[in-house]
Amino acid sequence: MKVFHREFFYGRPVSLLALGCVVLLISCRGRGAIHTALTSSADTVPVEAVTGYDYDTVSAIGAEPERETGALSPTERRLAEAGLTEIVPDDTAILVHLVYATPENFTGKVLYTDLRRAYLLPEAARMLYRASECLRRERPGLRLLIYDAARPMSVQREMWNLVKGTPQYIYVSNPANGGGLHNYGAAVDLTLADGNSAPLPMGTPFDYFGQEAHIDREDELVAQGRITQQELDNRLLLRKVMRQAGFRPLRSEWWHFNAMTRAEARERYRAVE
Ligand SMILES: C[C@@H](N)C(=O)N[C@H](C)C(=O)O
Ligand SMILES: [Zn+2]
Repeated sequence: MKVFHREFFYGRPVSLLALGCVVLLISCRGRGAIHTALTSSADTVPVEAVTGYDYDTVSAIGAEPERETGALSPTERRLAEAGLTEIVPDDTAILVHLVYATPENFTGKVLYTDLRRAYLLPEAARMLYRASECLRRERPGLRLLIYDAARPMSVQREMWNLVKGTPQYIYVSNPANGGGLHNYGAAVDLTLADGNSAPLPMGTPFDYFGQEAHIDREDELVAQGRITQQELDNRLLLRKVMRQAGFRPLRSEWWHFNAMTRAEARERYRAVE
């Protein structure tokens, strides 16, 4: 909420505040469109077959990466100097737990050795705060839990090297093709969390590389007992507030949302190294 407040409310007259509320209400009722970024076949081998990562032994919000206060690390400074905005955690609205800052991710390694803060392009950050506001109106008590945001291209290469030549390659953007929207600060991975910061059940953990994480045939997944109706409802609520804020979901990952198309990002911004 902090950036949102700074940019839209502080020091403005009451009339502007009222106007802002009306705009927010309208945007909370807006609609987005599903854009599919991946089109490959849905039949995949579980990722642990490739990486040894065992989803059953880790919780989605296990080892807590500490967000350093004060000085920025070299990577954080680079992202800030590239013009990205930090998503400041706020216990009542947005939680940040960068999964790649812990070894509890599909690579089994700490990929973010000095990145503890979530960064996004300013326009994507504004959209995220709008989504958080939409969620607060829709379901007070729930909050957004950020798993990943801006991702340096060097990390993208590490990820790609693990999945290239495997069936999981479809879940990671190829750096040789310019990477993906995380590399521009234009994509965010997230879930919903309850008042105790516990993630809501979504049918699969984050970065589950398989059909159960796809969003295009979820009714079948429920009918086949592969995810529950409650898990689907949670996904639908996440998608609803993210779409209302202008994000577009990814067909193959319930947790991933794009703030723009790759073409738009490449035309207007540079990927972060
Ligand atoms: C690795 C996964 N969390 C992810 O972010 N995939 C997208 C498609 C990417 O690599 O850009
Ligand atoms: Zn993602």
